[in-house]
Amino acid sequence: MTRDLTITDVTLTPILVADPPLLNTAGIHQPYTPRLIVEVVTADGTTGLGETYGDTKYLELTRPLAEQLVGRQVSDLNGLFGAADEVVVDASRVTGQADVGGLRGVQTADKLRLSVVSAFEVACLDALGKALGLPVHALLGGKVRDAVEYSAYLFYKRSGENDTWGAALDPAGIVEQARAFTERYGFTSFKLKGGVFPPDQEVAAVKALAAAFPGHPLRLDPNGAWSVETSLKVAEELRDVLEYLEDPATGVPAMAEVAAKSGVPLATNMCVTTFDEIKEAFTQGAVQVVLSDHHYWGGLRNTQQLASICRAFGVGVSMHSNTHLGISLAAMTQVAATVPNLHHACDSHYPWQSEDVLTERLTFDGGKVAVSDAPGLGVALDREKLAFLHQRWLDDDGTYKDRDDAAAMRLTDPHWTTPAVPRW
Ligand SMILES: O=C([O-])C(=O)C[C@H](O)[C@@H](O)C(=O)[O-]
Ligand SMILES: [Mg+2]
Repeated sequence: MTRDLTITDVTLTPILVADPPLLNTAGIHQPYTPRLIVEVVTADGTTGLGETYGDTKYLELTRPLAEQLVGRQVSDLNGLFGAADEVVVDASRVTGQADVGGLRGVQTADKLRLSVVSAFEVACLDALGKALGLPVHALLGGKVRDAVEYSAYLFYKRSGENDTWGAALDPAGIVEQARAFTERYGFTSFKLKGGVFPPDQEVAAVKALAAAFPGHPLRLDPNGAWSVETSLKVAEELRDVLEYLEDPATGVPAMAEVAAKSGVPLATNMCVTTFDEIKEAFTQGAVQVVLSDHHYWGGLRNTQQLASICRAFGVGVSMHSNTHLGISLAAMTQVAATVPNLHHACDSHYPWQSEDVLTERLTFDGGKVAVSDAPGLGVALDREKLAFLHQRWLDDDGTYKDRDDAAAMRLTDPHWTTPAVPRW
C-alpha cells in the first residue's frame, strides 16, 4: 500500500522549561528557558517531532516556514531547506546582535534560519521513519554504534528552588557535583563550564577533578573569556590532565595562537558554528575539535556533512549542547550513531532538565544513551506535559520568553553587565 506522506499540518508549541541557576561568563540561567516543539503531520496521520530554541527571534521565522511546508512531501528535505532560504529575517535580529551574550558564536540570518529549519528537518525525519518503520539513523545511512557516549556537563551553580543538586561554587563543590553525575548517570568524562571565576580558581577545580577521577577525560570551557596570555597559562597548568580546552579565547586568530603555542587541543562551539567559518579556522589550525550543535548547523544531515569535512581536515568532531529536552537528545543520539569519526563524548544539558515533553525520559547508562532502533526518533509526546509547559509560556509576562543570562544575573546582582572579552 502506498502511504500519503504529504504534509497536511504543522503545529508549533512554544514552551518554558525549568532550568537550574547555572553560571557562565555571561551571567546565570533563567529559572525558565524557552524552547519550541514542532509537530509535522502527514495526510496518513503520521506525526513527526522536532525541537529547537524558542526565543522570539526563532519563533517569528517558524510560522512562515510552517506555512510553506503544507502540501510538500515529508521526504522532501532538500525542498525544505530551499523553502527556509526564502524566509525573511528582520535585519534588526542579526545586526550587532550577540546570541545569549555571544555563547553561541556569530549571529547571522542564515544561522537563525538553520536553527529553525533543523527542528523541521528532525520532525520530517521522525515522521518518515515512523511511516517506513525505520529508525532515523537508518534514514541517515545506518548506525555505526549501538550507544552514544555523553560527558557530565558540570557548572558552577547557586542553589535553586526544587533543585536536588545544591550549590557548587568552589573545587570541592565541583567534585561533589561530578560524583553525583557519575552516581546518577555513570558518566566517565567531565566538562566544566568556566569563565565564571578568575582562571586560577577554575584551574584548581580541574586539578581537583583530576585528583578525584584520575585518568578520566576532562575539559574546561570559559566561552572565550580569556586573553591569549591567560589561555596559554591555563593550558600550561592543565596540559597533563585535559582532553581538550574549549574556546579559551575569542576569535580564530586568538584560538590559532593558543593552539600553536600551547600544543593543547582546542575545541569550539563558538568560532566555527557555520560552514562559512570552517576554511579560515581549519587552515589556521585554530581548532582541533568542532562541537556541532545540530540546531544551529541546520539539522542532522548538515551535522553529517560537517563531520565529513572535519575528517578531511583531520579535525575531530563531537557535539555541543544548550538547554534541551528529550526530542533533541534523541535526535543528537540518532545522528551521533551514524558518524564514524566521533571519538569524544558529546555534551548534553539534559541531566539538568527536570521537565520534559516525552512520555518516557531518555536515560543514561554508563554515561551512554542507547541508540533506539524504534521507528523515527523512538520517542512519544506527552500532551499533558506539553500543555503544562505551554501554559507557563502563555502566562509569562515576557520576562523569560527570550533567554538573557545577564538579565537573570541582575535579579541578584543589580549592576551586572555581560563582561567584555577578554575578561581575564
Ligand atoms: O559549550 C558551550 O559553550 C555552551 O554550552 C554554551 C551554553 O550557552 C552554556 O554555556 C550555558 O548554557 O550556559
Ligand atoms: Mg563551549
